[in-house]
Amino acid sequence: MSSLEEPLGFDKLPSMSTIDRVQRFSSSACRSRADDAAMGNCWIEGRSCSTSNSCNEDYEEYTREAFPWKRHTRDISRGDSFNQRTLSLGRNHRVFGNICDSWYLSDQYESKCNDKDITNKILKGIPKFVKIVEVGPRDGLQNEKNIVSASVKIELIHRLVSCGLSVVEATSFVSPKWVPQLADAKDVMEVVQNLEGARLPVLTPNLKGFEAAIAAGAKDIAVFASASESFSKSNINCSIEESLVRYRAVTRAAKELSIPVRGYVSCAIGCPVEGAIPPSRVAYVAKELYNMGCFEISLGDTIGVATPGTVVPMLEAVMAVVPVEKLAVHFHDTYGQSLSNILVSLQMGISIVDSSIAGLGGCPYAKGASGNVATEDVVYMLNGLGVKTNVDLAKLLMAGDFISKHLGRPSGSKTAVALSRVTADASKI
Ligand SMILES: CC(C)(COP(=O)([O-])OP(=O)([O-])OC[C@H]1O[C@@H](n2cnc3c(N)ncnc32)[C@H](O)[C@@H]1OP(=O)([O-])[O-])[C@@H](O)C(=O)NCCC(=O)NCCSC(=O)C[C@@](C)(O)CC(=O)[O-]
Repeated sequence: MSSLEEPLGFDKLPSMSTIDRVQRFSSSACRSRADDAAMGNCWIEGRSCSTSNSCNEDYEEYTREAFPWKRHTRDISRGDSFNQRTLSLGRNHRVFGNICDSWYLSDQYESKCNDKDITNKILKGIPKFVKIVEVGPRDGLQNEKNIVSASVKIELIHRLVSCGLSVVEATSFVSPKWVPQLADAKDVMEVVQNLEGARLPVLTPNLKGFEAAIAAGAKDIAVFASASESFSKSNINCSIEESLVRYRAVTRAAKELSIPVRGYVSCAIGCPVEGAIPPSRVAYVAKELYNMGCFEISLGDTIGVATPGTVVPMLEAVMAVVPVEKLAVHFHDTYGQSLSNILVSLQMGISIVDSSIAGLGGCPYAKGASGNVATEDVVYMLNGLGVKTNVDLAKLLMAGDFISKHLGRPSGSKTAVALSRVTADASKI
């Protein structure tokens, strides 16, 4: 099988029994078809109604009577310029302000669904707070054709921290021959090391990388193993077992300095060479990393082939050996499945999600893999679910705009693109 052409289906996995446990729900009981139509006209197609007062009324009536979520009142003048720009458009454009503020930017929702059973079934397992691990400066920029300067990376890290992100993966202390894009790791780390408000982990593939990271001021590190032998070889030039031996040495050294170590398991669903990866193998590597002292294990769908159907059995296998609160999910969006994969992961109790600003990313050793799920899209979805993140979406949009402009291409975030269209249309009025 060409790993990027076919989805990894149930038939390609070792155990199908867990799939029955995936509950399928419909939210149709919470709103009528007419309401769906109203949503289509007034919400999804925000462009066409952004100047319409009648649409504004429809929208208000719609939110009041039909839609099961209700916004808490909140201070809309928090001082971020994105909000101010959208809201300064005047009374006639109130719907635009409403849409941007209540639907896109707010993190304050309350369920008003009449059928509490359905709401409970759908949202029961979802945590109230999700920690987002921003990987843009590292995973996002490690695969760029044109090398991004250290000063831009530093500015990006500053902007991301100011969004409220509590973890921003800053760079990697890997061989510059293997990943020239991050050859400036020392220059970046030396400047950002004392930034307040966030932890700034860096990837280290061996003791040499660990020592260089510490010398540059890193206070958090991450090690990265793979569940695929082939990928381990192409990514870090050793077998899975050899990598675990190296990482035991790194975690031992880190422990002596009280440095927290995060562990990654890449190819947790599929490998570009081997195809489907058995959940048991992912669980084995995750458990080894956990046992050697990694405080958190991130399960990476490195090439972005996961669907909820493959995520569930993988997570179930890993959750049997590592506590769920220690697990993070890390999805690349090659097939546009990331948000559904994250949703099903949350329903299984995961409360840590990796993502990358503007959907940047890709692994140099995983051909065809696309960017990570965009942080803006994850925050937008979590806001809609009423899950707290403490991340300011308006500021994220500006950070995404900054790096996208620098790279000279549109953002990979659907949320950012949709909102920039709304803003552009509104500014013509
Ligand atoms: C692991 C190695 C170093 C082995 O590479 P190697 O060639 O086998 O290493 P070596 O020990 O034979 O050393 C070769 C040269 O590299 C140097 N070297 C050795 N170590 C370091 C170091 N730490 N920092 C700087 N230099 C280093 C070493 O000093 C030597 O230099 P020379 O004598 O030739 O001048 C190499 O394969 C490597 O750097 N690989 C990293 C590749 C990488 O960063 N890939 C992307 C990571 S993304 C990922 O894994 C997935 C993830 C985490 O994002 C999750 C997901 O998306 O799913």
